[in-house]
Amino acid sequence: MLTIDHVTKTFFPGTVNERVALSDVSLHLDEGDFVTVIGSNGAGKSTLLNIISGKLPLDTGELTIDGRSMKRLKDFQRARYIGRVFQDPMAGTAPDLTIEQNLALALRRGQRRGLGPSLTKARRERFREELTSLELGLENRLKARVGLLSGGQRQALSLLMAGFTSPRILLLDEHTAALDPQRADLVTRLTKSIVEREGLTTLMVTHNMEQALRVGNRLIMMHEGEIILELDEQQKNAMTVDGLLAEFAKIKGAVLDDRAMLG
Ligand SMILES: Nc1ncnc2c1ncn2[C@@H]1O[C@H](COP(=O)(O)OP(=O)(O)OP(=O)(O)O)[C@@H](O)[C@H]1O
Repeated sequence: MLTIDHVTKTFFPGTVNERVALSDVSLHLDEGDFVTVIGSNGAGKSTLLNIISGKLPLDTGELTIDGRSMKRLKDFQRARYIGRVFQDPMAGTAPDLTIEQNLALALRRGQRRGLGPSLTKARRERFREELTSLELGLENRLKARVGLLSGGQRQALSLLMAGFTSPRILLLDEHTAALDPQRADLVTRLTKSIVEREGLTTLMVTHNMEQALRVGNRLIMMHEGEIILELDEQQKNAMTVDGLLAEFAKIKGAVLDDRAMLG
């Protein structure tokens, strides 16, 4: 359903600042695949997500979703294909709107035309049910301003909202990195359950190798603009953090500084 075919992206080509962010990257995701993406700093992970979302144009190669080329579609034109949750908990929700207003907006984004749902009784009931599944007590705070919520609560809400729009692809960009370990754990669990419930095809960038092994059915490791390791479900299930570090050392002939990857 998502195919990335020989994609390259270079920043400031031909200058002293030239950075090859993606060097001949190819990747295919089937419907329902959940791929975790790890790699050292500057490996090209965010660039990969930015190319898929249309935030950045690619230089060469092809990118298709459901067989349709995305190359000429701008990010706003791709919006109905893509859901994205960023590292910054403030990025995915509108702080001055209430929880229910944010959720109503997300529902509307998922629709093709028209003004979409107003806050009917049935709608509020659905919001309450969905919020209950987060186990954060937000179902009793529909009229609270989102700006009052904690970072973890806002990320949980962002995830729920991304799921509402039924995107063809969900992009998670280190979405638990800014949270304390307990909240990160909670949001990781929610990610798993929302992705499973909605059957979302997902790419998740993380610096946390343990998390990368715990969720998803496939894993890729990037380094200096290339995918240097791909694990299928079976290989991933059998892999450990030490095993990943050893693989990196084997492939690159170098010992990886754990912290570079663990963030
Ligand atoms: N907008 C930009 N302008 C110039 N160079 C960029 C830009 N975005 C990324 N780069 C460069 O491209 C390379 C890949 O960066 P990218 O942010 O994709 O890596 P990353 O794997 O997400 O890293 P990190 O884990 O540190 O976030 C780096 O060398 C980076 O400096």
